[in-house]
Amino acid sequence: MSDNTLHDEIAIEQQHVDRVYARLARLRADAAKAEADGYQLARVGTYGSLVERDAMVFHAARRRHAFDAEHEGLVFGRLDMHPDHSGAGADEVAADPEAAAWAERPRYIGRLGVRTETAEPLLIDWRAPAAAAFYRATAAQPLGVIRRRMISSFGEKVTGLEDDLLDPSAAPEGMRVVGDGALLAALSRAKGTGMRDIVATIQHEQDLAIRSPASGVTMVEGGPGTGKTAVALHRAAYLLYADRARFAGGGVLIVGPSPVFVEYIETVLPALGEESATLRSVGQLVPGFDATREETAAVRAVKGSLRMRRVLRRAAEAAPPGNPDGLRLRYRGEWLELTRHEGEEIRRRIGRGNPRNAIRAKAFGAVLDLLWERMKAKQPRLEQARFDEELSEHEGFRDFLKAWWPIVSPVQVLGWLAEPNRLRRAAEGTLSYEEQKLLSRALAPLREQGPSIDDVPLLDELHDLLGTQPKPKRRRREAFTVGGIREAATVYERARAAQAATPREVDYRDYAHVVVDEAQDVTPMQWRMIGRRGHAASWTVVGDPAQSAWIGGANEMIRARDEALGGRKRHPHQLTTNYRNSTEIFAVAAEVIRKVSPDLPLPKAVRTTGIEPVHRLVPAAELDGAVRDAVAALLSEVEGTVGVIAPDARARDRIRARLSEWDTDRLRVVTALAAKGMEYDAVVLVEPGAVDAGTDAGRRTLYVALSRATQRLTTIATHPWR
Ligand SMILES: Nc1ncnc2c1ncn2[C@@H]1O[C@H](COP(=O)(O)OP(=O)(O)OP(=O)(O)O)[C@@H](O)[C@H]1O
Repeated sequence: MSDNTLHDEIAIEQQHVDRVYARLARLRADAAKAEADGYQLARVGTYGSLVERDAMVFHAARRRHAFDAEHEGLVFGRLDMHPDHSGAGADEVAADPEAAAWAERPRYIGRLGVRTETAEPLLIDWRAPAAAAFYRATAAQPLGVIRRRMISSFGEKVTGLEDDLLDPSAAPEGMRVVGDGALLAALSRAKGTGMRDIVATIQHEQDLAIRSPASGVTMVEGGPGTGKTAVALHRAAYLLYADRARFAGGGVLIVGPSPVFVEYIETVLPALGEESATLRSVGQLVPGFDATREETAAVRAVKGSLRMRRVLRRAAEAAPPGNPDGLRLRYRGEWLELTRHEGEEIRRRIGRGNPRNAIRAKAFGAVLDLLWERMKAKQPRLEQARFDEELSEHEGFRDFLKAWWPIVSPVQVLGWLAEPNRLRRAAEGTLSYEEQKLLSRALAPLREQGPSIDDVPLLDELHDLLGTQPKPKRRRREAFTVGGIREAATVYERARAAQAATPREVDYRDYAHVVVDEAQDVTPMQWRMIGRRGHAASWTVVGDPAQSAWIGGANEMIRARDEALGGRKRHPHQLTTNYRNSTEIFAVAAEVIRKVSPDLPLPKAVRTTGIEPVHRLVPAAELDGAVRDAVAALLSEVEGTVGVIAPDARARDRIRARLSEWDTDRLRVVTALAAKGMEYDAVVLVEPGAVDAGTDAGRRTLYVALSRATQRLTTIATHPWR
C-alpha cells in the first residue's frame, strides 16, 4: 500500500465524516430552536398549546443533550456489504427493517444514529441490529461484509484507517485495503487513569455477550484481561439503548469490588452517551455506608458465610446490654412488679422471628396486659383504659420500657458481638470457638473506624431483621394545592412535580437490571445483599473463578448466588483472548496459576512487546529503596499509569508514605485485593511471596496481581517466590 492510497482513502472517509458533523450541527441547531419555540408556545396560553409545548420542550431538550455530548471518534466504522443484501441476514432485516436500506451502500457505524433531511441513514448507532455485523463478521463467516474498515479520528479529522478484507472473492474491482490491524493499534496505546470504551474494536465473542438476551442471567467468564468488565459496561449501554423505557425507568445497577475500581470504570458509560446507570462498590451498596476497610481472607470467610444469618438473628432477638433486672414501681398505693425472667419470657414470645423495632408497641402492650391482670385483682373498680393511660405516663415505667426494649440500630447490634460472651450466646453451635475469637476481634474496630466492606452485608441483613419503628401517619399534602387553592399546571410541570414527589427511595431495591463484576469474590452474604436489590431484575454476572480469593465454602457461594439470581434462564459466555497483558507478562501469571490449577484453560495474550518482566531479590533493608528506584524508572519508561501493588494494607500505607514525593495521578499504590479488576501500564509488585502465602487463595490473588500490567512488570521480593 502506498502512502497515496492511504491518503486518498482517508480523503474519501473525511468527506463522509464532514457530512455527518454538518448534519449534526444542523440537528443541534434545530433542537435548540424547537426548545425555544416550545417555550414561546406557552404564551398562547390555551390548554392544548401547553400540552404541545411540554412535549416539544421535553423531546427537544433530550435530543439536544444527545447531540451536545462530546463524541470522540463519532464515526469509527464502515462496512462495505455484498450487493445481494440477503447477505445482511434475514434475521437482521426482520429485527431492523432499516438494515435493508443499508445493504445497498456502505454502512457507517458510530456512537449515535444520524439521518439526512430525507431520512436517509448517514450513521448507524453501534447498538442497532444493523451494526452487529461490524463486530461479528469474520473471514469464515463474513455475514455479507466484504470489507470492514475502522476509522480513527482526532476531533473531526480522520487520522487513520485499518481494513479487514473478509470476502475477497466478492470485492469489486478497485476496492482498496489499508492498514494492518485496528485491534493491535488500540491495545498498544498507553492507558489513562480511567478505563476507555472499546466500542470501535469489540470482538466477535464479546459482541455475542454484549447483545445477549435482555432477560434472564447473562453469565460471562474468562481469564484476566479478556474484557469482562468492558463487556459488562457495553452491555449496560446496549440494554439502555435496546429497551430504554424498561432499563432507564427501572434502573441499572452496576456492582464492582472496590471504590478504586468504580472510579476506574465510571467514565466508560458517559463516554458511550449513557449517564443513567448507578455504579456502586460492594461496600457502598447500603445507603449510609461507604466502607473501604478490607478484612483478611480468614475473617472474610466467617463474615461472608451464610451461617452469619443465624448468628445475626439470635443477636437481633437478644436482650440489649443494660437490660433492667426487672420492674418495681408504686402505683395507686400498690406495688407493681415484673421480674427479669417475666420480661424475657415476653421477649421470647413476641420477639422471636419478628423485627424488634417494628413490634415495640406490641411488646409494651404485652407488659401492660400482664401488669393489668395483677392490678385488676387488687383494685377491681379500676378501668383498664385508665390504667393503661396512667401507667404509660408513669416516668418509672417509661424508663423501664426504654431500657428493656430500646430502638436499636444495625451498627449497635453488630457492635454487641464484639463482646466475646455475647457473641458466644449468639454463635453457639454455629461458629467454632476459633471462628468466634476471630469474629469478635474483627468487630472491635467497628465503633471507632466504622464498618469494613464485609460488615456492610451484615448490617443490611440486620436492617431487615430489626425492622424500623412505624412512623405516625401524616396527612399528605397535595402537590398542587397551595393555601387550599388548587393551582393549574402544565402536563410537563405535573410530570416533573410527580417525579420530584416520588424520587427513587434512598434504599431503592427494584432495579430492572443488575450487573455484578468480579463475581468470583462476592461472598454469600454479599450475594444476599445484592439480591435484595434485584428481586425482579435481569442480570449480567461476570467473573473468573481462577482469580477468587474466597477461602470459605465454594458450594455455599454458589448456593447464595443462585438464590439471588433465582430460577432465571442462564446464558453462558466464555471469553478467551487476553487483550491486556503482553505475552511476556502473562507468561509469569500463567506459571503461578498453573500451580493451583494445572488444567485450567488460560486465555491467549495477543500482544508481544519483546520486553521481559524484571524480578529483583533484595535484602529486607533495601526493599523500600528498590521500590522507589523501580517506580522512578517505570514512570519515565511508560506514558501511562504505574501501579504499585503491596501485599496488605500496612505495607501499602508504608510504601505510599515513602513514595509521597511523586505527586502524580499516574502513580497508584494499592493492596493486592484492591488491585482486582484494575489495570496499569506498568506494575511494581512488592513481596509476591507474601501475597502467595503458600495457600491456593493466596496464589490466585498473586495471579490477579501479576496480570494487571499492559507493558512492564517488575517484582521486588526479599525471599525467592517462584
Ligand atoms: N475488543 C477490545 N478492543 C480493545 N481493547 C480491549 C478489547 N477488549 C478488552 N480490551 C481492553 O483490555 C483490557 C482488559 O479489559 P477488562 O478490564 O474488561 O478485562 P477483564 O476480563 O475484566 O479483566 P480482569 O478479570 O483481569 O479484571 C482493558 O484495557 C480493555 O479496554
